Amino acid sequence: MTPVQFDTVALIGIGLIGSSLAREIRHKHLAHRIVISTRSAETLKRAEELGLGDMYTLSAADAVREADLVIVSVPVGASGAVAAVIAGALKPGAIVTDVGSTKESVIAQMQPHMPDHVHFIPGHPIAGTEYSGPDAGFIGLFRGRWCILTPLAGTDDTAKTRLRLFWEAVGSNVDEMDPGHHDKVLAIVSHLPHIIAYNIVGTADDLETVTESDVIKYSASGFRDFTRLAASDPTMWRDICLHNKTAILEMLSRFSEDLAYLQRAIRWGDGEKLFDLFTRTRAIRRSIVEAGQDTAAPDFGRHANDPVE
Ligand SMILES: NC(=O)C1=CN([C@@H]2O[C@H](COP(=O)(O)OP(=O)(O)OC[C@H]3O[C@@H](n4cnc5c(N)ncnc54)[C@H](O)[C@@H]3O)[C@@H](O)[C@H]2O)C=CC1
Ligand SMILES: O=C(O)C(=O)Cc1ccc(O)cc1
Repeated sequence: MTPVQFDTVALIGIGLIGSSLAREIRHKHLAHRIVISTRSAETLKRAEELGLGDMYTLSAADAVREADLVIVSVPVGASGAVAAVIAGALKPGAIVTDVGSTKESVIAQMQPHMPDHVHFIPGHPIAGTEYSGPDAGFIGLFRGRWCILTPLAGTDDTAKTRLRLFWEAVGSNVDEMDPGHHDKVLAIVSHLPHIIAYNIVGTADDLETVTESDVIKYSASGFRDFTRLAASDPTMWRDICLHNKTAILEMLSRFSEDLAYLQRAIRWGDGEKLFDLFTRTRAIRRSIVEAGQDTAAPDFGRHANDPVE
């Protein structure tokens, strides 16, 4: 059994990620006490019904008062507001981290509020699904997935090691990265695919010559894969687009150029160009499968509370 690592963990935000962490912390006995706080009374009530924590409060400041680990799991656009509210209540020596999908913006929003007596270490688990809310979380979400930490210069090594061990205890492999590099990498591997999915599903929906029933009836697995991504939480993805604007626009402009190249090859019947590209991309998929990274959202049919062994 993994030893208890923290006395009190405060989870601010209890959606897919926060509630998966709550379930893991309980399952792996990583803390003596889990305190849960979120913005809406309804979500907090649901977290209590699910038995995700030991204490529940609408006040994020009250939630963090005794905590030696604080994990902020809210849409990235809300990070600054949460940091401002908890700042004055943080316990000396506490580790404050987040799980946000963008890092430069979260750091810019949170760091100015962080008192000198805490260790602020931003993080991002590369694990998720298209579902959201406290019912969506499950044990096993982070297993075999990467968690990227983007520590600031001068971060205390002991605090960093404690956070790394925490993520390893929930099954993740941990890497460290510069926040700017993180945002560029994630723009291409995560943010663009979602934006493309939102776009293609929107285009299909707009087509006047194809009715909605045709789209549903004949949707082949390729289109279905896009609809899964396009079902992701609108607030979360609006915030990611607004908060990783530069990197996303840079990748989108590269993407548009490459799409124009593909369009041109199709127009001029250049089969060789098409074949070469499709051969190159197939090799990438095969190396991802070989590396065991092909199950981004494992088994969606699973019930939220079913333990995964
Ligand atoms: N869903 C996914 O696949 C992944 C999400 N992330 C990141 O994790 C964070 C949380 O995402 P999810 O858990 O999926 O979202 P979610 O929508 O399931 O949950 C968000 C939670 O934050 C709460 N919240 C919103 N605004 C708040 C505020 N101002 N103060 C306090 N609580 C507030 C909501 O009530 C809810 O409990 C986001 O930053 C997202 O970018 C990271 C990896 C994967
Ligand atoms: O559902 C999927 O396929 C995902 O890609 C989940 C996801 C969404 C956002 C992240 O920052 C990390 C992972």
